[in-house]
Amino acid sequence: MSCPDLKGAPIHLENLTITYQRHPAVHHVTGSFEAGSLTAIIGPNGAGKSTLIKALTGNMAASEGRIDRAGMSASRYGYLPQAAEVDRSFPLSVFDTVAMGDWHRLGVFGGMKRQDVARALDALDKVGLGGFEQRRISELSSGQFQRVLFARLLLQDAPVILLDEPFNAIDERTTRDLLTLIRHWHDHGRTVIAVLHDMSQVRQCFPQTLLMAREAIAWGPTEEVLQPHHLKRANMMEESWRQDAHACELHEEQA
Ligand SMILES: Nc1ncnc2c1ncn2[C@@H]1O[C@H](COP(=O)(O)OP(=O)(O)OP(=O)(O)O)[C@@H](O)[C@H]1O
Repeated sequence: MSCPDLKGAPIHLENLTITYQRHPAVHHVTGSFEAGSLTAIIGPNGAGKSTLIKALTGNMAASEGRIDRAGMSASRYGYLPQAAEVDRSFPLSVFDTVAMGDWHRLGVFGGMKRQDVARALDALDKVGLGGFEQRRISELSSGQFQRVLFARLLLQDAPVILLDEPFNAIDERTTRDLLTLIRHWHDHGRTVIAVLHDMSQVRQCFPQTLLMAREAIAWGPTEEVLQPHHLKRANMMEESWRQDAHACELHEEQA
């Protein structure tokens, strides 16, 4: 599969806190995703994983601390949201959905030339959906639609790729194919970050892991992060969360 080497950018989080109505979902997280790294973000439900991904895309502002993207705009990042967040009722074809991955290169009003169309068709071929280009996205199965979103990411050719639960409700074969694409991005130097729940996938395919339970419980090589004492601590923190927890007193907690 051809894919030009493109150096991924590093991302540094400095004391990052993100809140909803002053309640922290991500709390004082500091650490780095190195350029070209492949990282799984794991943690219990409500741990702040999706919130962190949204902050990395630039869609949520930090309440405290910062994200240093090493001079790269978040608009250059490729992003695959959770399937439930994507509205498929819009009457778009598979081809148009994939072609959107090229808008940063072509511009909003830029027409597609023959070679641009060929690139979009090639991306569809690579995810096993050659021949589906005229289908409406509302007529696809979940797995087929996930493949379309991966094709869009292929076309976008982003140096940093953020995936939020990319294999949720996806069959084994599709998961295997999409994991191959992720490995391919990693082999070609992209920075790839994926929210995952399947620990065997994390162990097998992701060299780095960030374990979250609102705070970063552990962040580093996967086998070190997945130590039982870290996982236990993440689960204990989850159990201690209360819906009526006090709003975040950021400055006091920093002391
Ligand atoms: N739009 C919102 N408004 C208010 N609170 C929110 C909102 N979105 C998420 N939260 C809260 O922020 C916390 C973190 O949510 P987030 O979706 O980031 O968790 P997650 O780790 O991705 O969970 P899951 O594994 O269940 O997808 C949760 O307590 C959640 O209830």
